Amino acid sequence: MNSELDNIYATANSQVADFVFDKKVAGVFNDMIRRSVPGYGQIINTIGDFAKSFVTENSNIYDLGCSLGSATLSIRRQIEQRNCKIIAVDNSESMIQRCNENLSAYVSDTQVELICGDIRDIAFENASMVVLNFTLQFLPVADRNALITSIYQGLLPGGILVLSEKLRFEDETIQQLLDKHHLDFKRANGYSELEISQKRSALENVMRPDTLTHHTKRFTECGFSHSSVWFQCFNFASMVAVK
Ligand SMILES: C[S@@+](CC[C@H](N)C(=O)[O-])C[C@H]1O[C@@H](n2cnc3c(N)ncnc32)[C@H](O)[C@@H]1O
Ligand SMILES: O=C(O)C(=O)C[C@]1(C(=O)O)C=C[C@@H](O)C=C1
Repeated sequence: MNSELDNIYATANSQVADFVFDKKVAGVFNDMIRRSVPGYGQIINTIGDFAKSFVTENSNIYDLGCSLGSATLSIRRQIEQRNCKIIAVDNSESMIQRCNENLSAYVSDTQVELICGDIRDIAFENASMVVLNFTLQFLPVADRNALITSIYQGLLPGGILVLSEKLRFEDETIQQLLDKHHLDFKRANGYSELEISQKRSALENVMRPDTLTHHTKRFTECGFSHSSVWFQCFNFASMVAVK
């Protein structure tokens, strides 16, 4: 996947603007997310593995907040089930444009419908798999239950939701410990203290992580009777919920 090096926060700004998924971010996003989220590559590959075992023929797969299409590409690489459609949605025009280019670079029998729109407006139907890979944390907290409920209702029996998120911890000692190790991961990937602190300010009002307890409670409240974390590295986790 084509990506420039992320140096968006490398020069000092007197006022750091709120983080947006604009053209500049879309251009460096592959590099940004790999250097910022521990385990991202493994999560993307495993989403493809889950698709292989959970997707059923003649069903829909939703990739919500698809960005450059990494999860969609992983799913498309892995599934052999016939007559499936992937519906990939993002409300950033720049992401959708680049995603379209990335998808066009590979041939596949699985149709992908790319939608530039809000994931809160999607009517889910006939779904065997839904992916929310680091997207729910950007929705207003008040809108999260309605989205997960609507996903649950659109899933077929036995269908799977994969939800990856940055986590927040009630226990301040654990919060600080995992946060420190996440920042060390960013440093080891070449981000400077300035880049780390400016990005942190940019994300402050935009990304609101929930605790694991909150995610688990939400799954139950929205109808899911089976859910678990399948991956965690520091303060980043990926969960599965099965209908
Ligand atoms: C961290 S990125 C997701 C990464 C991507 N899923 C992946 O695996 O590479 C979050 C994405 O969600 C999109 N997004 C945020 N809120 C959205 C909304 N309400 N509707 C649609 N897309 C949204 C952003 O534009 C951004 O591309
Ligand atoms: O928490 C951070 O420091 C991050 O950079 C995380 C995160 C994410 O989880 O989506 C935030 C914004 C970018 O999309 C890439 C990574």
